[in-house]
Amino acid sequence: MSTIIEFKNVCKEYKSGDHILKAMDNVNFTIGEGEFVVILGPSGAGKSTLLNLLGGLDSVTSGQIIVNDNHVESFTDNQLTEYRAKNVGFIFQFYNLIPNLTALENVELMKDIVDVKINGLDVLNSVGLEDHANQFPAQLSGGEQQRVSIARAVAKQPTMLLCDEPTGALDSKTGVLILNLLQDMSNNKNTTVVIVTHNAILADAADKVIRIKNGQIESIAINENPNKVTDLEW
Ligand SMILES: Nc1ncnc2c1ncn2[C@@H]1O[C@H](COP(=O)(O)OP(=O)(O)OP(=O)(O)O)[C@@H](O)[C@H]1O
Repeated sequence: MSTIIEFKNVCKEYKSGDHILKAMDNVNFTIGEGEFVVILGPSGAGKSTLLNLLGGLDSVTSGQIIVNDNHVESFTDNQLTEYRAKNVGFIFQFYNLIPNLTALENVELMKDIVDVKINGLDVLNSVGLEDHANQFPAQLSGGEQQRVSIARAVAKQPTMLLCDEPTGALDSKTGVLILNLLQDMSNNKNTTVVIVTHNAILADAADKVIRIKNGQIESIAINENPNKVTDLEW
């Protein structure tokens, strides 16, 4: 498996008054193309910071982030915008749907951003929402809105999907449906999937598990035989 992502001595500091908080403290790891990676760690460990740096939403204080041989840490703002648009699908706890577009329109919007051939209804079907295609976000529950945002990220067919607690608002059955979809994207479409979660059970389904604590890598484990998401005991 070829390396697609590399963090080299990455540090991210936040200043508040005289105090400097090291949210990322000399972090090193690699992720292979198509890998299904789970990032675990206690609250405040730096998980979201890691995802934001990787997704080009925030910049490093020092160190290097190399994606597909490109140095993301030295991108200009325009290069970052292009990088995010072409390579990254974000699945966050907040949904960011466009309120005056229907579920289907929110998903099909991706066709205007990247050159992909998708059937929006098929993608909505894969997240169990085919019956809600013509509803507006305000007419959907929180979990349904989250699934539309997941469908939109998947429809983009990005090189990597960055997911921050993607199943936070979902019941366990729907959560398994979504995680299974993400594992399938990794296994069958070679999409690199990075999931930040508090749910340690998911570690058994990951190709790689990165544990972080106090902004530092605690351990990196590789699963030679990851379980299927659907076989985990939830
Ligand atoms: N914009 C910011 N300004 C100052 N401090 C920040 C900022 N963003 C994050 N931090 C701090 O950096 C540390 C890491 O935060 P981060 O959100 O990455 O943690 P996390 O592991 O994702 O936590 P959680 O599981 O609670 O979401 C925390 O101490 C947090 O308070």
